[in-house]
Amino acid sequence: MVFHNCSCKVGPSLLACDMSDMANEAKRVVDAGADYLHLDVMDGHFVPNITFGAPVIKCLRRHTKAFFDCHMMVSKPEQWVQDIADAGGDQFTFHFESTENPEALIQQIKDAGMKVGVAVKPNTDIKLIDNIVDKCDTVLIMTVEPGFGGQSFMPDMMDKVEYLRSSKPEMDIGLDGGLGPKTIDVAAKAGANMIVAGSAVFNSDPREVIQIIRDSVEKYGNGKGQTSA
Ligand SMILES: O=C(CO)[C@@H](O)[C@H](O)COP(=O)(O)O
Repeated sequence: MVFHNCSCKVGPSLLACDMSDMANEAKRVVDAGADYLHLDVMDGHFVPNITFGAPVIKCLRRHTKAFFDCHMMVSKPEQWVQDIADAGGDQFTFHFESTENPEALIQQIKDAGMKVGVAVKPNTDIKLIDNIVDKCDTVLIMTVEPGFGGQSFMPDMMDKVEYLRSSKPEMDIGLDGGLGPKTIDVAAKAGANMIVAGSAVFNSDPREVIQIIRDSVEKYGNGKGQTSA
């Protein structure tokens, strides 16, 4: 177990909320202690599902000041950078697999005034992002195949977290997919500190679940929850 210097950040994924009432659902989880909101943008091409894009994010922005991490599961991320920035996105998390020129995309995102996240699918070797990771604010390691909520957590992905964490004690390392009270300890011990959770938060008591996640990351991840003997 390697301790890191990052605070725990819990980002409920609105994919699991009642999307007909997204503004109130966002408020519900922010009031319950969420640190940010994870917005899953899917285009039906990069992943076999369609959700929403900049127009919906723009409407949601009128109802909350929460940090928006826009997880872009789209084939042409370059096409949407300015629209997401204009809609109120704070972070643009692109998939490494979705672009031929990650360096140019990272610069485009920064020029648009957003933070940069890079996401990797389960079958992507984490070493492939070695030469861009320092240009990004966060890495998002997928612990399910992107496209749908409610799937089972893939513990094998913890090798990727440990690999990154061993050289990056200050970096926000996120996990996405199947996270909740049953899986958070494994994730926290590996060194993840940004936790995306959809079903676990929205299908239960959000405050309680967010607190369980935070306690685990603080106990196993940054040592803040450790009591001295
Ligand atoms: O990006 C995705 C799915 O592609 C995730 O954000 C899921 O929405 C997480 O949902 P749960 O696994 O927590 O239900």
